[in-house]
Amino acid sequence: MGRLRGGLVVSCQAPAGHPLRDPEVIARLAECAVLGGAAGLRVNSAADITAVRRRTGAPVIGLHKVRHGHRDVITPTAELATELAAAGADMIAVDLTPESPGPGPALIEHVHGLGLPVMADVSTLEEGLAAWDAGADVVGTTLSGYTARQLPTPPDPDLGLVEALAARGVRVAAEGRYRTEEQVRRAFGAGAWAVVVGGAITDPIAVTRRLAAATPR
Ligand SMILES: CC(=O)N[C@H](C=O)[C@@H](O)[C@H](O)[C@H](O)COP(=O)(O)O
Repeated sequence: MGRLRGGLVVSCQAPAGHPLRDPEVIARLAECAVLGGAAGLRVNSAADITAVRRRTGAPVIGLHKVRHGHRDVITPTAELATELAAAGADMIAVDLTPESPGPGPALIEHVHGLGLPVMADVSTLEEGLAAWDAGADVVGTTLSGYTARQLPTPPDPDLGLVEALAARGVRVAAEGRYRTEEQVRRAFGAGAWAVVVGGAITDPIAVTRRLAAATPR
């Protein structure tokens, strides 16, 4: 876990229907991220983790998204966590918002029982503090802006949540909508332990869309 401290974690994911949705492609994205200096990776599904593991020994935060209600929730069951561990994840991310149908803090215990640390993905300060008190090893701001009552999702990252969690002594991973070097620096300035960046690196559709929006046609 210490290998992630102070580093950039690259989230290598592609949703169903995305042209990059293929474990080997995800593994190649992961390899590019490591060559570019990523301290770690965040990878969805046991199949993708297995493929990534064949290409790099960089630490992997594993998760498994499951559709539930209006969004995907993150690793809602102990069985899924066990599969991620078997595929080679070094840390497991779980959704600790009230929107997840999962068993909440019992999942933390389960993952610890597998011998792995837990990243608790949360959307608010209260959820983050509760997850930390329940034994989460890292709290991610991952879900801020995505729960039903926070929609529509704001365009920028929730640096305020990073700062508030860090100020209370929580080991915090800043995640969600980081797109620029300045935002990454500000997250560390706010006390982040690590910063996770996904789409700004691994989704060429989103990157193209942003730059295309700046053209006059
Ligand atoms: C809300 C949710 O389900 N977030 C997911 C969590 O694993 C991923 O879809 C995001 O890509 C990841 O959090 C990184 O964020 P961004 O791509 O904005 O840098």
